[in-house]
Amino acid sequence: MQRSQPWRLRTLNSDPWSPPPSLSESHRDTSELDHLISFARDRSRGDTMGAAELPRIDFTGVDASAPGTGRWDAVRAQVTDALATLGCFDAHYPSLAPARRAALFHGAVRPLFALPTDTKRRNTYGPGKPFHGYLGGLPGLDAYESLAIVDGHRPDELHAFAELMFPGADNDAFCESVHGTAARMAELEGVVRRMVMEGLGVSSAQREPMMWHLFRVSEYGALTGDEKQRAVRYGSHQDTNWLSVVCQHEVDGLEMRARDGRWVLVQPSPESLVVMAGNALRAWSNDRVRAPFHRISVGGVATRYSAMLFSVPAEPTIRAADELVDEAGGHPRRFREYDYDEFVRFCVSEEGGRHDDKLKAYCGV
Ligand SMILES: O=C(O)CCC(=O)C(=O)O
Ligand SMILES: [Fe+2]
Repeated sequence: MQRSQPWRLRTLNSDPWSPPPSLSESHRDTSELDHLISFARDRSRGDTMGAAELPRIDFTGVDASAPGTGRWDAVRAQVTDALATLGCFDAHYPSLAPARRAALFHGAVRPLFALPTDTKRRNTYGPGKPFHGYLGGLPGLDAYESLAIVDGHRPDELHAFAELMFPGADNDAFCESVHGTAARMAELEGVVRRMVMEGLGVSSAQREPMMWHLFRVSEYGALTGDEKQRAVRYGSHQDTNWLSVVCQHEVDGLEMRARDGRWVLVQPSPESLVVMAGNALRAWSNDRVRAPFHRISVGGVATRYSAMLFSVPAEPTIRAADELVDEAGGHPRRFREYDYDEFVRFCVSEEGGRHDDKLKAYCGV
């Protein structure tokens, strides 16, 4: 059901699914806001499981610059299978050494969140892109803050961001700390994106759209003070973008919803990254790839930090790859083509809030 939304924020190149934004001054609409808050607080489903049950895929022997060599084909089969059955997996990516991850969180992420709020608010890409930069002080998202860099895995973008946060300082060490991890997350994203395309048998002539990337870091301040009592801090959702790579550090929180509705807590290890598909990849794959529901729950006294890299289609129209629509072969078209930004607006609208499977509701055939 494609219809125009009353909430008309114009966001070319919208974010992937992001924390509910506080609406900009000119777009304050209380019913919309109420809906966003209840979205953030969704605590409705299932029990948290204690064990990591995600498939673990080892990328040792996969060379991002030499597709098809080494263990590429074997890993590609595992990646395609995991994305088709669950929509996510836990990647062991050896080039992201634990020391690099520690440098990101201790050398860059913690100092960033320690900055005064007014400084963090400078992280904005303008009123037309409300989800791209700093988020904080949002109703329903207590003690949650987030900063985001468009194409933050690229040195130039990173330096511009660092200069905004720490003007006049020598930011080389900071940039190196972020780049060491963000560039490897982007590398992994590129490998997985290519593998799933090949794994589904889509030729290079039918390549997926060009992507841009958003690198986001988040802080979830401790709220419950009780290790056993977890609170859902960021409600159940599917990402709207192509692929998301999530890097957790020391404190867990990411929960994936299994097919039977149970929540599976992903325990962070110093080597692993969680890779998951969003609804844009699901639509392009004609529903062969799943877009998993996930949420963040945190307990205890420790502050949780995470870093995420989202790939987002640069072209506005999302459509299934021709090769993946095959009426006779049991794969009829599942979704009409749609506008990425319009779908993001649908997701945060009251109407969208009534549907669990928002893509199906929006453009399902
Ligand atoms: O903080 C995290 O680990 C993930 C948050 C998330 O799911 C998102 O930003 O879409
Ligand atoms: Fe997400």
